[in-house]
Amino acid sequence: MNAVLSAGNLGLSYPGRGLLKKRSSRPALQDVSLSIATGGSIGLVGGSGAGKSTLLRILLALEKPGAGTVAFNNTPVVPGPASSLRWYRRAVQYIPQNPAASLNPGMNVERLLLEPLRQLRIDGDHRGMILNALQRVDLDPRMLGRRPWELSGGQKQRVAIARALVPAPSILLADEPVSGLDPPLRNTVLDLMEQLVQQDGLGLLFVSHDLSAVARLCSETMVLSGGRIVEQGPTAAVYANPQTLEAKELVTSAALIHRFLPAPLPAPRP
Ligand SMILES: Nc1ncnc2c1ncn2[C@@H]1O[C@H](COP(=O)(O)OP(=O)(O)OP(=O)(O)O)[C@@H](O)[C@H]1O
Repeated sequence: MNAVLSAGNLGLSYPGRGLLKKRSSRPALQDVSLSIATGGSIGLVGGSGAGKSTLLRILLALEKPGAGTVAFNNTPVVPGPASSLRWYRRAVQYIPQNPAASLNPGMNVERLLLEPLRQLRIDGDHRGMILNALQRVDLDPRMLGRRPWELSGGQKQRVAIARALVPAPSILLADEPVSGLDPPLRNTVLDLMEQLVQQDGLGLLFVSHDLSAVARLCSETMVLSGGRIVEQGPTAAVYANPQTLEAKELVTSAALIHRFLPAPLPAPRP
């Protein structure tokens, strides 16, 4: 089924501190609108303090916007008690930065994957749902009895992504999921996400400083600066011909980083 997560004219100002509280309050987000549909992928890029995390918190219904609305399939999404948001958490899942680090070391893989089903009160064949999520991230069911420390880095990342997939969401919100990962792990996560969008038809909002990851995964890119969307469009067009200073700076710094990265080693001879 097609699903759409949409945000309209979002705004939020955090209160300032001290005596000049009111005067020093600064907008973290202004007039931000976006729409993420199943099968689509949007990269959200922006420098530090641009408002990316604030936007994600609002989209996850963890923070109430000062202005604007969030809706899923036209149903308003409003922060509130966990019980009022279960329907939304089933549909829209979150992949945090370094997802493997968020795995509870006291739980084995089966328990880790069962937890979201219990918390979201999802009935049915839990074992089947868990096996299906494992299969989607290409993990062997023999891993179910293992705890996080008995897994490789790549397997942990896969479990963490399977945990987001087990409630069968239609949209994923990912917050810098590849930052700080070494190149093989980064590729593992990017391959998986690519497959989830292109083969499984999930919708993806991919927040990242890593423009090459965004170029690989996202058909559309939005540039956030000072809480506003200053540029948006097909990723290739934004990268090839950035129109704003902010987008130009991001593209130039990404190009510089890539120029200084060592060239990949040649493949070993068979
Ligand atoms: N809880 C808060 N209280 C006050 N100001 C905040 C709070 N959270 C964020 N801000 C401010 O809001 C603005 C946007 O912050 P946000 O964390 O959304 O940016 P970001 O793009 O995610 O940055 P980064 O890439 O560094 O994580 C910044 O100016 C930040 O200082």
